[in-house]
Amino acid sequence: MAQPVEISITATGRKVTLPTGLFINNEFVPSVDSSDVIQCLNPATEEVICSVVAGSAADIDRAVAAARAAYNTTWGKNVGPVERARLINRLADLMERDRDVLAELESLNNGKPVRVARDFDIGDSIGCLRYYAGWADKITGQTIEVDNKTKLAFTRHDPIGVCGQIIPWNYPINMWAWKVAPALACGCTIVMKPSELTPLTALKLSELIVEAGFPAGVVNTVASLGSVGGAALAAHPDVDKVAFTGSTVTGRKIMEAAAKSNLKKVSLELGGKSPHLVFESADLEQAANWAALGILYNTGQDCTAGSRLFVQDTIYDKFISILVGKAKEMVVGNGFDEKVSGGPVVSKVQYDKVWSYIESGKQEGATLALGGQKRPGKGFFVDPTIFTDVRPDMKIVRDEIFGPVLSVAKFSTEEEAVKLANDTSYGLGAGLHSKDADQCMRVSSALEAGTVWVNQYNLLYNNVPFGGKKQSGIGRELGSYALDEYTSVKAVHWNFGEKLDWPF
Ligand SMILES: NC(=O)C1=CN([C@@H]2O[C@H](COP(=O)(O)OP(=O)(O)OC[C@H]3O[C@@H](n4cnc5c(N)ncnc54)[C@H](O)[C@@H]3O)[C@@H](O)[C@H]2O)C=CC1
Ligand code: BAL
Repeated sequence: MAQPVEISITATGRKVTLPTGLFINNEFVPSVDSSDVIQCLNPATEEVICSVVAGSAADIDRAVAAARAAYNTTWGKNVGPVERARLINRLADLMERDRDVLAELESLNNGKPVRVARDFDIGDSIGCLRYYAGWADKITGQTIEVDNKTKLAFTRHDPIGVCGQIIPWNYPINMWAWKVAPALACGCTIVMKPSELTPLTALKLSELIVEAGFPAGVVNTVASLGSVGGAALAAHPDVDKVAFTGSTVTGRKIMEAAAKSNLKKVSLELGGKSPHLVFESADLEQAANWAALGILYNTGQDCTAGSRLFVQDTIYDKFISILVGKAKEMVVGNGFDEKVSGGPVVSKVQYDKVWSYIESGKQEGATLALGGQKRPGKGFFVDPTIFTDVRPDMKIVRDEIFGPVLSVAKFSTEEEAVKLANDTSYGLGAGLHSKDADQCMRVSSALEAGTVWVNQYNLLYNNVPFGGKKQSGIGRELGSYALDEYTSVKAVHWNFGEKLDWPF
């Protein structure tokens, strides 16, 4: 195992050669001590696409050693910022060249529409690489005057070192770019662990790492189970930082492993149960478009999914009727059909989880305004589902479902809306719609979230920071803020004149 396989993409007739090994030191290799494989499925058809090598803890050791050697000999110490920028830009160019094939592979393995993968996920990822390529030679410290005649101090923002990066399955390419781009710009080396559900595009991107000309060991990719490779990375004594996107449960385990091993730096981008508020002055058509996008984009498998909608009582019935109409227009199906805007959920496990929440919503007495019926046939499809008149104690209101399932409740005053919105252990995203600018300002400051969207929802930009409060995470990705996650500040104190009297 570790030989490339040829995949035929039936819908487009394209044949893609895919590496299946572990990518260490710029080569695809078998595991050192395991014959385990990861079987990759197409969630739209439930067919097996191919199998790839499942890395072991020993393989993580080998990848970390490669990343450490590259950090000490090339990337971290001897490759200057201008060259780092050139190579990151070259990688972006190669992604641009291979955009169609990457989009098709992403859709095959994750289920999302090819169109969405190509135009949004990959477009944003190319932008992310270019954005951080621009930062590579602009990472500067400060000069701090201590005593103007004899002493000064300056700071250096050194690369933090070897980074373990553990990414999820909902945006495989995009989360890869969010992690890899700032780390490379700062001079860090990487061991990437893609989700075991969607490793294919991370392996394909590894080929581009070689083609772009990165020195061996700068980026290593180990497909592996979370409980094996992910846990090994989080606990590794020679990893300086771990960056993670995924569930809050796993985020806790990662933090614990970091604390119990070498106290490595940790950044966590975790779950959410994001509130979305619609006030009576809002443009109702627009608010309904954004609310539908907020819960249905990526089939609701989005950490910022606007899964709790609160609507002012004076417009409640009218708004629900507009929203249900919008959600009905969503075309759900196989992502290779260009008309489709919602694919299946990623796996049988996720499908069963989402359906168990839909059943619990019915049992707990929420009103089903849309969806709630299983489709016959193959594929992990869940149609848009809207529950109205929900209560704050219901499981569908409290838990992250990660599917196209919306809970809607009404409020009468602004104060009540904010209280309902903040009644969650999460704090990732929040949205509000209102034409009253004072209200927008008041409510956006009162909402406990790392991102608040006003009169829009779910749009992210590479130059704007992203991350969570409360149990939605620690640290920030994107923007200049992400550079702090991959650098370590060193203060250098410089004496050019003070004599020390002895004894002092
Ligand atoms: N914030 C987000 O973007 C995401 C949230 N989720 C939430 O998590 C739920 C469960 O999905 P999962 O795929 O099971 O999420 P997960 O958090 O377990 O998986 C995310 C990544 O963590 C790795 N991982 C798993 N266990 C690990 C461990 N002990 N140590 C280190 N790494 C580990 C996985 O292999 C994967 O690469 C979803 O239903 C959703 O609610 C899932 C994916 C992304
Ligand atoms: N939409 C931002 C990244 C995430 O869902 O994980």
